[in-house]
Amino acid sequence: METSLESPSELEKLTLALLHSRGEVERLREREAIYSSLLGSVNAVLWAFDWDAQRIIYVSPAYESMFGRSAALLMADYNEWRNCIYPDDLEYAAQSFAEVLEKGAIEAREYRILRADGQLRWISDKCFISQRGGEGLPTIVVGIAEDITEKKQLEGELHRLATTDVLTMSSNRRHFFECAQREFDHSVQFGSPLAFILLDVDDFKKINDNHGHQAGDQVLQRIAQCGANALRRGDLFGRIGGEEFAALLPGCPPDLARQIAERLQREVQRLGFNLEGRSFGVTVSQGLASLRDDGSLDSLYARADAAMYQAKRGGKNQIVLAD
Ligand SMILES: Nc1nc2c(ncn2[C@@H]2O[C@H](COP(=O)(O)OP(=O)(O)OP(=O)(O)O)[C@@H](O)[C@H]2O)c(=O)[nH]1
Repeated sequence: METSLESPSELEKLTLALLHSRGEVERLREREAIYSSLLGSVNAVLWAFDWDAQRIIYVSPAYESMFGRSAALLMADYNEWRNCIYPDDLEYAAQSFAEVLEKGAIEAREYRILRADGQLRWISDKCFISQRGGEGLPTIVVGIAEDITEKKQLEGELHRLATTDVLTMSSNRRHFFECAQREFDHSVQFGSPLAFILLDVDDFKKINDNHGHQAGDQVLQRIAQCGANALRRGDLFGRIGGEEFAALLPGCPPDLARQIAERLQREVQRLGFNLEGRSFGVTVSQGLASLRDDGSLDSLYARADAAMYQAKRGGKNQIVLAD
């Protein structure tokens, strides 16, 4: 049978279609190889979850290295994922995950996991609705989980630097007053006792002049240690000026506050310094104010400050209780 140039035969059409689909298959294969290598190289786990069946339907290869667990087990049972979440964070992780149904996307979601080898890691796990369920279709949630442990450590370090006095490792002035304000508001709201101690090193200029600035620094460090020893858990302690420290004692009635200030006074009196063969001691003056009808933290602080100056005027090395 003859075929015209204008109208290809059925065989030719079939051959062309076959060649075309072979090319398509080849292109798909190449694309899949690129996606696989991308998924293998990114340091993040991509996942897809069938909400109705409560089943993970896809997890990218990084899961095994990031979580230190088997992807096959996870695909078989979603509880594998839940089980690796650090117990204190489980409720938050489950609750924030459920919120995706309502909000469509949850981008700020961070929790800790315990890898199979026992390592604790921080995970950022963003999730998005990829397909809304209905008319026979399941609801599909997709997500991206990244290991942010190093970022968290860095944030912790930055927070420590921003809130700590480098010389004495106690809270710096800004951080002390920020925390003190929270405690003050709490005490006023619940009518619970609160005490403020202001402590100033006596004749510190002489210590610097007689023994050198480094000796002065050592004195400040040791006084900060006395503060840590004398105070209770939950008390705040900070260096709020050159040679001035403050303590805030939440829930502490006046009598107990006085005992704590006396313990601190004794701790400081017991300190002994020996530098280049010369030994010396140090004393402090303290002002102690217990919360009364102070309308603000500033007012409580001012009463402790006035008491401290009274202690200085009264001969130093003593505690004065505010009126
Ligand atoms: N070594 C050291 N000295 C400091 C630091 N910050 C402040 N000072 C010194 O602390 C001294 C404080 O002196 P004054 O304010 O006169 O107080 P004082 O000598 O303790 O006198 P009184 O408070 O009346 O007992 C000054 O000499 C400051 O230079 C510090 O970080 N290290």
